[in-house]
Amino acid sequence: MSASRPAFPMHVSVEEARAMLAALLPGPGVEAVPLARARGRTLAADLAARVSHPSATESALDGVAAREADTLGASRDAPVRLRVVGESRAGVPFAGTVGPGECARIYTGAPLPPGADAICPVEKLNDDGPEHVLLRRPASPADVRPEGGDFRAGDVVLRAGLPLTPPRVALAAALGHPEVPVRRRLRVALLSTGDEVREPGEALLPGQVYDSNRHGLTAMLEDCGCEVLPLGHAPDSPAALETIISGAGGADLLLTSGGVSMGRYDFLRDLLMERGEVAFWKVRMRPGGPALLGRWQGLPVFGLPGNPVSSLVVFHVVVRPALSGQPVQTLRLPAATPFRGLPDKTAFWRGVIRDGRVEDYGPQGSGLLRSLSEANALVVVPEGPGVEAGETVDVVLL
Ligand SMILES: Nc1nc2c(c(=O)[nH]1)N[C@H]1C(S)=C(S)[C@@H](COP(=O)(O)OP(=O)(O)OC[C@H]3O[C@@H](n4cnc5c(N)ncnc54)[C@H](O)[C@@H]3O)O[C@H]1N2
Ligand code: MOO
Repeated sequence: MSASRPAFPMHVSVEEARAMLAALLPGPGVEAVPLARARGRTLAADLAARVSHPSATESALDGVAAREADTLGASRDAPVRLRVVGESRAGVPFAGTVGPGECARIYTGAPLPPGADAICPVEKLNDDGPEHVLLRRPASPADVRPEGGDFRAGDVVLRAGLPLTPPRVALAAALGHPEVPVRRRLRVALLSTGDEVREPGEALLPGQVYDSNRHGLTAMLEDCGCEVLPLGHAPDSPAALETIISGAGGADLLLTSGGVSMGRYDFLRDLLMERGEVAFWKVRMRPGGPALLGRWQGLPVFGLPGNPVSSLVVFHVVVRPALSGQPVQTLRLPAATPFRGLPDKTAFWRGVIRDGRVEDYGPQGSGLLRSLSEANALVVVPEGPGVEAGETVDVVLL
């Protein structure tokens, strides 16, 4: 690493880090996907209904369709007798008309025959011979579903930018779209670095560690809708690292973990500083201070620190919002315990939300991966003296 004054910003704020990463990422592209692959994607254009729903005025119940006026006053003691003139089934409507004193048998979702304006459910009537029924309750217009009562052909029902949750996938189908335009997923190449890193299941020698970063980051990337290109693991060798990262072409971003701090074997840092480009090094945050942003042969590279908590926290509060375009979701909660402040860094302390307040989780070491599973929140303490119990703090949910 060069000892001369760096030609790039150092110690940027969390907000600057986010914005600088977002600025290096490509703009949103659009692709069409079939509904079977639409879940979790983000809609890229407004979707209008191609049909009305319901497509016809129809019954909400199994029963008979009748004229409400004929049935007013019907009761158990004074049932109203109607003549059955036909049947309307979903998909097979009654061809005739329901006249005064008449009704048609009808089933849920079947078109209401002309002349009828109300429904009496089957539980509230009895057959009276083969051609008549006795209604013990008036037929009700409330059980008629009007054509287009849900949406009408041409209505814009789903807006660009909405995440396609399972109910919205169903709605897109009901609107008549076999495929939907969605934002292209960003392709993120993922690489762990360090001679000591091993795959879970392999034997572990003293000083070695299982690659929790790769698996945690893969899950986080998939969770925010990215396509992951797994590059595996690079040993502490500049030549091997260079070969591997030069093979990440086609990705929108290379995300690495490890090798960005002050150590002699932090080769990713050296490679970008000496032969690539660096956009910033170090963020005013803890954990995660050593994070680095740069480019290698035009490909944006975000170097997460190797410490497991640091890498996942930086991903959560810097990388994820830049990739997804969605701000970090925070809550304002009262602090149940004091939280230490740092003079020149925003702290993201692990906390536990209990009974509407947030308390200090306790041990805050960046190697304590277990804490990220036992804590359920990151308490954001701005640069400065810290927070007293009873004060209100910003909390990021984990
Ligand atoms: N003299 C200084 N030393 C350190 C500083 C500093 O400012 N001055 N910063 C510390 C901070 S803060 C962090 S965070 C770490 C980050 O270091 P690196 O990004 O260079 O990461 P490594 O040294 O490669 O590894 C650190 C730690 O994490 C473990 N690790 C690495 N990769 C993985 C993985 N894929 N899965 C699980 N664990 C991993 C590695 O074994 C080390 O224990 O630097 C501090 N040092
Ligand atoms: O990010 Mo480092 O892990 O602050 O300790």
